[in-house]
Amino acid sequence: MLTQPQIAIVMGSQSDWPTMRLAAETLEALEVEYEARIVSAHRTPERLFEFASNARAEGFKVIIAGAGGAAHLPGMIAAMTPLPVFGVPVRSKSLNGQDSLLSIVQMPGGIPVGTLAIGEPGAINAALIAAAVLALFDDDLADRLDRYRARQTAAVPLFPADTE
Ligand SMILES: Nc1c(C(=O)O)ncn1[C@@H]1O[C@H](COP(=O)(O)O)[C@@H](O)[C@H]1O
Repeated sequence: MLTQPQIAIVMGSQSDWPTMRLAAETLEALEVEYEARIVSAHRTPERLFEFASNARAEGFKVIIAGAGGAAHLPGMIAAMTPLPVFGVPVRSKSLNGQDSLLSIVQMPGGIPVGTLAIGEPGAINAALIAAAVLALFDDDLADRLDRYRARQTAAVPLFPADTE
């Protein structure tokens, strides 16, 4: 039986997918369903309105939004939904993601976006924090998150290897 994913991964452009794919892969590793969509506040404003204003009614619980440059997407989604929104600043060509970070992080008080790190670590952590929200009400997922961390811990060697 197909179930409605509780996490939406949205991004401003196809060009964000190599970064946002890390969020998708992290959710797959945790066996959490997601739906990925391209939505742009600038280029597809009607799609943005449609998505953000219906996200809760569609059954989503958490939204991960990645965008680069003038990254208004996460904040605009947050303006139109009460769901928690986690923003991923995608690395930009001109300013290396500093512009994306500042566009996402500096929200006015009252409309929150939980902002992650620039680029791939941010995409991975957005998935982990979104899964952690769902795990508050899902003990099996909480166990899978524990096992994810245990695997990560076990993979760190005690002694550095010669890389030359
Ligand atoms: N920041 C936004 C928004 C938005 O915030 O709505 N829509 C697209 N973009 C960003 O433009 C960058 C370049 O996009 P292209 O590679 O398509 O030119 C992408 O990182 C995208 O997230």
